[in-house]
Amino acid sequence: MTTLHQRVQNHFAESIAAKRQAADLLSEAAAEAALLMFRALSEDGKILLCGNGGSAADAQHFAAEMTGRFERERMELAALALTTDTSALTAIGNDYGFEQVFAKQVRALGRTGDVLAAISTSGNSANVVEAVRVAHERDMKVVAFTGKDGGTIAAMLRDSDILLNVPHPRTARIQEVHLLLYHAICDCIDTMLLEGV
Ligand SMILES: O=C(CO)[C@@H](O)[C@H](O)[C@H](O)[C@H](O)COP(=O)(O)O
Ligand SMILES: [Zn+2]
Repeated sequence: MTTLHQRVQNHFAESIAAKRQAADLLSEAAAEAALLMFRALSEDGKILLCGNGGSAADAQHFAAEMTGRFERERMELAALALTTDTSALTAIGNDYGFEQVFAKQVRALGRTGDVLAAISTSGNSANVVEAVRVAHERDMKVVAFTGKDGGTIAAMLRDSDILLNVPHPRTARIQEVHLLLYHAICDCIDTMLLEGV
């Protein structure tokens, strides 16, 4: 029987392997995502983020690093997680259904030139799929953080959007790679802001 210690070590080994694979597969797309977000922020746009469960936490984590800071002091950056307003989430969920909780906020707050960061490890959460649909309706670009085969979200992206798909079967591993990706994106945005690279 695998001991608990071995189980923990297996988690580390699997996570390291998933990150190694992602470094080859996704570094270029992550740099492009940083550039796309930097350009939007430079032109007075904002980043809206959405996701469920662990990905809701990721949406909030990334937004906090934009409005507060990542590692270096710099100006505040406009980002908002659509997962935090319990009045909006309960009213929209109750009145229109849970699929609409992000989409209606995107329709209300999203403008052309803004970016939607859509986070879903399956790529199939209906409320995130709807948010992407409305972002397109609003002429917003989308950076999709997905996993497995990318699901419905990967299939609906436009050429001007960016897909960061982690082709791993396990949700936890996908989330861990998403975290690394958006920290790298934060660093790239800071570098462009502070060093003009
Ligand atoms: O964090 C975890 C599992 O690690 C869960 O809370 C997970 O985020 C939830 O089951 C989500 O509802 C999954 O949605 P999605 O990533 O497929 O869009
Ligand atoms: Zn989790």
